[in-house]
Amino acid sequence: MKKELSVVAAIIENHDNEILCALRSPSMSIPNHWEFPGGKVEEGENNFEAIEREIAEELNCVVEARDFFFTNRHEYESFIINLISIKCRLVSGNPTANEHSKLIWLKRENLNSLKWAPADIPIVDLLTNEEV
Ligand SMILES: Nc1nc2c([nH]c(=O)n2[C@H]2C[C@H](O)[C@@H](COP(=O)(O)OP(=O)(O)OP(=O)(O)O)O2)c(=O)[nH]1
Repeated sequence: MKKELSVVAAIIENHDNEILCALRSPSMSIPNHWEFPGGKVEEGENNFEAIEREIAEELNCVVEARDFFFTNRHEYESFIINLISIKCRLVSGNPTANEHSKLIWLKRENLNSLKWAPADIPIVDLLTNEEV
């Protein structure tokens, strides 16, 4: 049976209504695909705690988890992912790529131009069509 993982992913928006997109590096799993920064939920923490921890570790900045956006269950070849996207507010610091190859801010209408990790596509589609 395939392993099932819970992964939290941050939707962080700046004052120009642009959304932070992160490029997975060649050495990461699902390499060279774009994602919302985040990672696996660890034992004993809730989803909001997990995303705040992952962002501090990965991007050297502080976010506050605000609202659940959408959870997408996706079956990859070797595992099943429950990708929990969470709207987050940037509290302090500037997101910096520690592990990712690149970070960019994109307007909703341009999100579709990137090559996203397959599990992210329904979330990207919802964001693209979201009223701001
Ligand atoms: N963080 C994140 N991971 C995603 C997204 N979409 C997607 O398919 N994934 C996959 C990639 C990985 O297989 C898994 C998350 O693993 P990760 O490597 O980012 O998490 P982590 O920091 O906890 O990992 P690790 O170093 O402990 O192995 O979920 C996404 O939008 N954000």
